[in-house]
Amino acid sequence: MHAGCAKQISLYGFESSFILALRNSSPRLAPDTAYTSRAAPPSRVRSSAPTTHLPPRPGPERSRPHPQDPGPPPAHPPIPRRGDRDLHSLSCPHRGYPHRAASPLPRPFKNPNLSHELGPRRPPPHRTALGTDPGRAACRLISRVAMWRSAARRSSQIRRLLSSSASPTGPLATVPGPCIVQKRGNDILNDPWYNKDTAFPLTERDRLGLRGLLPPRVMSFEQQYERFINSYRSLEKNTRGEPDSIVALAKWRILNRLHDRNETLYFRVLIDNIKDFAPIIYTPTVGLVCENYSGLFRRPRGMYFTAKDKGEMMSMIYNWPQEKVDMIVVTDGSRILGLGDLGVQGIGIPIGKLDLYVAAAGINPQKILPVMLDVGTNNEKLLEDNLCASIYLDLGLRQPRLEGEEYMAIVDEFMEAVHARWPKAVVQFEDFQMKWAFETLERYRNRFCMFNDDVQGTAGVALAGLLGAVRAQGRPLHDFPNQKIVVAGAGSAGIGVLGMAKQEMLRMKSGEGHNQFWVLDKDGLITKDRKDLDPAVARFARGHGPDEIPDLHEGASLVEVVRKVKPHVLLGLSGVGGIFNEEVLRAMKESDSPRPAIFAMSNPTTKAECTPDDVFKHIGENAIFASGSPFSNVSLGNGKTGYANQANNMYLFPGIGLGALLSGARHISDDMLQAAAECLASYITDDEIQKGILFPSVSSIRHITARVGAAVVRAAVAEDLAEGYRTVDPKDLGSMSESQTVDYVARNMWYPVYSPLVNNK
Ligand SMILES: NC(=O)c1ccc[n+]([C@@H]2O[C@H](COP(=O)([O-])OP(=O)(O)OC[C@H]3O[C@@H](n4cnc5c(N)ncnc54)[C@H](O)[C@@H]3O)[C@@H](O)[C@H]2O)c1
Ligand SMILES: O=C(O)C[C@H](O)C(=O)O
Repeated sequence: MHAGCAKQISLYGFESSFILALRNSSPRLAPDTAYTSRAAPPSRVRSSAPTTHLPPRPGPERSRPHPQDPGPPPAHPPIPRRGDRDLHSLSCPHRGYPHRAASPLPRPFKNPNLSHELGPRRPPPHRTALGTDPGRAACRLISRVAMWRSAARRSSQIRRLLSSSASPTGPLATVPGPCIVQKRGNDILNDPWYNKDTAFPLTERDRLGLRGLLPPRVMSFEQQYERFINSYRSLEKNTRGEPDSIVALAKWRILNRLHDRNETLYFRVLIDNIKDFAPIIYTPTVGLVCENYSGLFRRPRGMYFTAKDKGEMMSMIYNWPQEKVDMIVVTDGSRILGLGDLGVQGIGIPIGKLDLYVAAAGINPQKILPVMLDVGTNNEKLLEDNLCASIYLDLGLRQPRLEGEEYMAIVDEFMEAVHARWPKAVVQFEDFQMKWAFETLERYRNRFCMFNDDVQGTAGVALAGLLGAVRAQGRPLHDFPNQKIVVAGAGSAGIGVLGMAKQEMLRMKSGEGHNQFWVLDKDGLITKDRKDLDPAVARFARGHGPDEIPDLHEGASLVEVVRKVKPHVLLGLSGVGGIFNEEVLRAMKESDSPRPAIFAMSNPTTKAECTPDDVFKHIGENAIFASGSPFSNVSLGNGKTGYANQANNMYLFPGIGLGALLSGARHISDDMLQAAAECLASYITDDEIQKGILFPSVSSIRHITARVGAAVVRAAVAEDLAEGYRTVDPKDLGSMSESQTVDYVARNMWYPVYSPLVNNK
């Protein structure tokens, strides 16, 4: 039995013994009626719809604005009416795209005090060419810096407003509209989209044939919410002292069970507790879930297209039960986090990313589709899995990965099939090994509305962090092109970051500039002496000119490079845990900056290049730290804190996808991505930057995403790539001010509340 199998057994051993002991705290097993607490519900929970109200009449009456609605800005989409094409979701405003009153970001964006606008983005002809007129480029740089400052000021104003007067979970000002359901009885209880468990009011139980199928007591949404949180907290208590992986998987299970049973409650607890739950449904726990996916598998989620489905995908895509899909995350499982090729088990990544799309971007969960392209695996352990088949079966194709044209034919067919059925769906490529990440991006980026999160999302997040580091180091932003940056990792993520950072430097320097990067891969420093260099990497290889640091030879080690370069920033996207060791960090202490910045961006936690404790211990309290997976802040004594920022693409991909969707972008351009990165960077105030805070708290991810989404919409409009969304045409989008665009994006974000179910069967 190989080591992988042994690990599986110990984890499932826990399933059968320890988890069983916890079952009493599981919502599934605790009888609904056993809940007796009448404690006040958490204030952050909105009250659910009053069940005694009649559902509003469909038709023209429903399109009347709510009395408290100050009225839409020009070009807001009309409130949907029955008979509209996408009837199902439109007839459930809160389940589909909500009324203004259910908006997660109500009114503050209309505050008259916020008169200062970011101003329009520069028109495209002046943006792109590197060799533009220097005078114009200098003006652009000055206006860009001014824009940064004003954007940062404006962000903090908006954030203050959001936190003081406009909690996204503030009280509902209206009764949710009805949701048309074509099912009755048990079929409703077994459908997590409609199921409300014990919260079905008596009138609804009568209407839907549920009478007698549920225990008699009707619970409120708040009681269900509180009961779930109590179960979760008792699980935390009961697992104290257990190994981290066991606890993490137990937490994932309890959330996953809720997800399987009641999506409304699941997404509400996720949104309200995103800081606690993101590390469970996303990195780092999702890595563990993928490694153990076959053993954890209970019911399918998403679609699987395999090498054996060639020629069938165009019809298979119609097996997906939902009529409309807006957002797809697809992987081929070939590079799952820093864990390598996990084959079909990588499906956990699209599922986790799409959960974040719902929680952060308010994408309707009925309109998401996680996809696994199973073209085989080169992971020997998975291929040999039959050795311990009696305990654990890999669920994927048992064959080596397709290569070359055979591989590309599968991806091509998938993309054609998806867009034949849902031409406006946005497709996010995730965790493809480097060669396919770049090749698919180049192949599809001008044909479909798609992006590669590892290359482009990561680049944007890193750029926002790198710009934050310049500010934290007390230098003007236009000094960015002089930053010396050492990057460990020349894969899809590392090269993506280098590309975007170089683009930004060139923009600031009007197309001129030195190579400010020293890039290493598993064989050390990459120079022009390296044989068979990938062209994407060759752009960053060091040469032999007078600008070069003497004695830095091909293949030089990380510590050697750091000692000689004395970089301002050390950035890791290597997928190798711990390579920023004590020696390397001590060398960083000699950096040319008094505030050296360390970005240990590899995931999951075990693959982080170093920890914040290492950084503050070996470099000192002036260091700046960011990591891909979450770490706790470090107490530095004297009441000081060393901030552990999380530099993860989750800050950007939801806004990129949402902005692309709501603008109806034909494709996703570099300018749209740049706008997203700049928006994120401007979110942080100078005060925060001085403390070493480079990224906002994950708790504000919905606010951030609304702003990033709006920035993407505006960039798409500026580049004439926007085709509009539903009844909002490109002209309407173009006429919106910045705050109106944020408002438009926010009002189109789905928010989970129970709506009255109406059966028309
Ligand atoms: N924080 C984020 O948002 C984020 C986003 C994307 C990827 N990542 C993480 O980045 C890591 C890399 O992802 P990728 O897609 O680029 O993978 P990849 O496999 O394409 O690239 C890994 C690169 O690291 C190099 N490398 C290996 N060992 C090294 C060493 N000892 N020193 C220096 N370089 C070394 C490899 O040669 C390769 O160039 C993964 O752990 C992934 O989880 C993080
Ligand atoms: O999944 C993440 O947490 C970020 C990134 O996409 C990665 O591959 O590590």
